[in-house]
Amino acid sequence: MDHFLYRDGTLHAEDVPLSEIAAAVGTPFYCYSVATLTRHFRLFDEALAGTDHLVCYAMKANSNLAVLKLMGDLGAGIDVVSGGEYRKARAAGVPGERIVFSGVGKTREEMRLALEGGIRQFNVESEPEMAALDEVARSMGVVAPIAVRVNPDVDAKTHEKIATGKSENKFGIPIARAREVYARAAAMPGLEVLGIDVHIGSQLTELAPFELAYGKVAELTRVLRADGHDIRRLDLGGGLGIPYERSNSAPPLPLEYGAMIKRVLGDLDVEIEIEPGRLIAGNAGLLVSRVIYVKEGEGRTFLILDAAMNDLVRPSMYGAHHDIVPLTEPAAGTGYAPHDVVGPVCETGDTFARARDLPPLAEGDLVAFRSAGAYGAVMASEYNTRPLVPEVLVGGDHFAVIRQRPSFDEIINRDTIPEWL
Ligand SMILES: Cc1ncc(COP(=O)(O)O)c(C=O)c1O
Ligand SMILES: N[C@@H](CCCC[NH3+])C(=O)O
Repeated sequence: MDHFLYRDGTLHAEDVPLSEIAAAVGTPFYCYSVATLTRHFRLFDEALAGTDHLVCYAMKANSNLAVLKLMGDLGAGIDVVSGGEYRKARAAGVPGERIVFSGVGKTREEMRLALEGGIRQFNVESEPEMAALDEVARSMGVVAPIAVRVNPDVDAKTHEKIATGKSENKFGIPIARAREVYARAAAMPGLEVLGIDVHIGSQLTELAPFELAYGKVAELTRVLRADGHDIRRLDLGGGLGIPYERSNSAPPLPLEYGAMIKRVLGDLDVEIEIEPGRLIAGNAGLLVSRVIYVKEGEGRTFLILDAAMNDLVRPSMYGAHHDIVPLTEPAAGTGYAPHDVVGPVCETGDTFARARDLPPLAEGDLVAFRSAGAYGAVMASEYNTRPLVPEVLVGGDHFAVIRQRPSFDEIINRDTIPEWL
């Protein structure tokens, strides 16, 4: 459930008509709902009720400072994957002891940054990374808390570009080598081994792959404990999918996911972390855009919008589906017709949907892409020198611009022409 509903014939974000925001900030823009973000965080938190747990929001999904502040205030931890994300999480007020640092390519500089500022744990993904972290920690006279990310070789049954738990993927250490790697880690004085980490992919729509991976992690916990390691924390990653098409059979709910975790971990006395991103932010956001032209092509109608692949890349990158709805609610009995929905960028790949059934739309009309709160604004670029679009946060009957559209002067002045040219 989200908080974007038609009321009085027009689409609202909570209590604010989206057309009012469009008039104030121009189009395109991203819009997020405080109520939906809050609800989604709580669904996970409540799904793990009765366990010692921390829901670490994967900020790569949506890293706006205001969203991070909201998550931090709700008590979330944050999963970061770069020094930039670490700095942003701290700037939003999230304490270091609630930040976990994931990623296959942490640099020594990023390790130093997190060790200086405070960190809950590093999720270490390789032996060279382990050696580097040991060296950095010792040079600073501190000990780095770590979990080792294991690759369980499980098919996540998702898009191949976002599956991470198969042996051919770059992530984690092969689970079969875990005992040897943990023994090495335990011998490094700069490291404190406290847990195991796993993350098998994103937009998973079934529980079975999670269950398989978590079962392997539970088993490994017993083995490593028997080897003498104090495994007291399991980071189970993120990845629970969302319904992008309202007609689809819905993916499992956080409550079912939490129940599965409790069942699989059974009586293991262990602290649980999860790292959901998409499910918290995805359906908490829309991208609002205006129709520039309706163009009749050969046997098809093109709806040319002012949003493009640089603003929302998921359709052209993964062939992803986003529901597209008009801001003005179609009257009952309105006829729908197929449209190819495209942006102004000079690539045929700048296509959001082909032959999508939509009600009649005209120049100047507003439409919204649903489910755009995760991996939307964060993956945007300024390709074709199109400014990054504003982000707006709605809470009840008020809204605020939480990221401004840059001016063309700002964009132009970011480049410099060398004197010698
Ligand atoms: C390590 C890690 N944790 C968490 C996530 C968040 O995944 P999702 O947004 O699918 O919940 C990702 C992205 O897949 C990830 O790579
Ligand atoms: N960017 C991807 C998800 C990547 C998940 C990263 N761990 C998407 O839009 O679906």
